[in-house]
Amino acid sequence: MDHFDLKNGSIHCEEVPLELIADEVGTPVYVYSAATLRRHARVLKAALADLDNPLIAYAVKANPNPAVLSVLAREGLGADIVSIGEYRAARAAGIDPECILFSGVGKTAAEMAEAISGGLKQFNLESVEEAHTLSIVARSMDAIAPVALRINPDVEAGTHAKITTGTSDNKFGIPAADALAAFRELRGLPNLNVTGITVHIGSQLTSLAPLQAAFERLGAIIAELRADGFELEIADLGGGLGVPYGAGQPEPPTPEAYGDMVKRVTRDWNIRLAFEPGRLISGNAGVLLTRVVRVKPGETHPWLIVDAAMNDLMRPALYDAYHHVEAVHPSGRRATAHVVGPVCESGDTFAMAREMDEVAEGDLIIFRTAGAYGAAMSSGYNSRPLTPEVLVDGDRWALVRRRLDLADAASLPLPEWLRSRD
Ligand SMILES: Cc1ncc(COP(=O)(O)O)c(C=O)c1O
Ligand SMILES: N[C@@H](CCCC[NH3+])C(=O)O
Repeated sequence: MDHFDLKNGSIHCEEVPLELIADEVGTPVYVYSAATLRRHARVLKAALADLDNPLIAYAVKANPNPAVLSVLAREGLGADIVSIGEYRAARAAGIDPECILFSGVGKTAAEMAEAISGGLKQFNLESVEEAHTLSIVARSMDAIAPVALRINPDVEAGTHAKITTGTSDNKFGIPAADALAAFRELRGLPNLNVTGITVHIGSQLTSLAPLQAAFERLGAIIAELRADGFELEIADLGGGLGVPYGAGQPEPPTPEAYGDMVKRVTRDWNIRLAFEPGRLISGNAGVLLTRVVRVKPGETHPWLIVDAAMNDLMRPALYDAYHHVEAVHPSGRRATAHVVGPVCESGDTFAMAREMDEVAEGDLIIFRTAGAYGAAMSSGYNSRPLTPEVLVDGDRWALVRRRLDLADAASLPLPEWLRSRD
């Protein structure tokens, strides 16, 4: 249940009619359900409940909206972050630094220093070279940095190539065969405390088999490291579990099935487990609400031109991703249309030849499952403002990020030499 349901003939988010939000905030606008965020956090916590003190670190990159982070912080979730901006957002939302994992292949020395002084659970390192930099930074601060090393298990995740992260063609982690040598090198570096190991093979995974293969590989490496004297405290199993995007799309395994598989595979590991779910928590907690600007006749089907575009929701243009389309006031009639935005690229296409609710100029529609990697990936392309965001909680709602015109926000007065014409 995602709390975006038909009530009295129109789609509501929890108790609030989407039409009301469109009228007051304008479109396009992202709308998030606090109840759905809480429900997803609780379902995952329940699926992992038999584990000993699991750390669930929400992948902030999926949706870093401060209101979303605040709801999740209150559910007791930690944060998996990949930049100092995400670190600050997580801390500002009240997330305990002891529940923050710092991932990413390109952490800078400045980012490392700020995270060390602010506090965190561990750095998830992606290379031995990165460990050398962190060691120098920690030493200069007279601090000890807790670190885990990310293993690349070379497992095909069966998802879109651009969001696969665990094969030897990807930039992430170190090859499994090099793990022991890499851990030994880390052990020799000053001011690092080697506490963990991590793996993450990709996003929107719809089968458990590649995850299980990756975890089994990790288990073998943990045994090898322990035999070599490493005392590991944390095995971080990453994120990646897919969500249902709707009709005809592959159905992902349930969190319960995922939890059962994890418990089976890690039964004898005797280690604290961490998880980095992003999409699973926020994906189906949000929709993109947009209005039909114009209906233009087409050769095969009409072009439905909406006021959202690829800059607001990039996933269809970038990954050919499917987002379910629905009218906010469905008439009951169905039609087939191409749904596109106003941006000057043919890639600005949300759906081709989609059978959907029949709509006309001025009508509101939603793209579902837009709560993860929607607003987070938006841009100001075509001098379009960044999309506003609204959080609904029961019958209350609030604008939690205003529409932002990047041209206004970032522009500076022209330099004198450019103003004088000759
Ligand atoms: C290191 C890491 N952890 C967690 C995630 C979150 O992934 P997802 O949103 O698929 O759960 C990602 C993104 O793929 C990631 O790169
Ligand atoms: N941005 C991707 C997911 C990437 C996950 C980050 N490693 C998407 O929209 O599906």
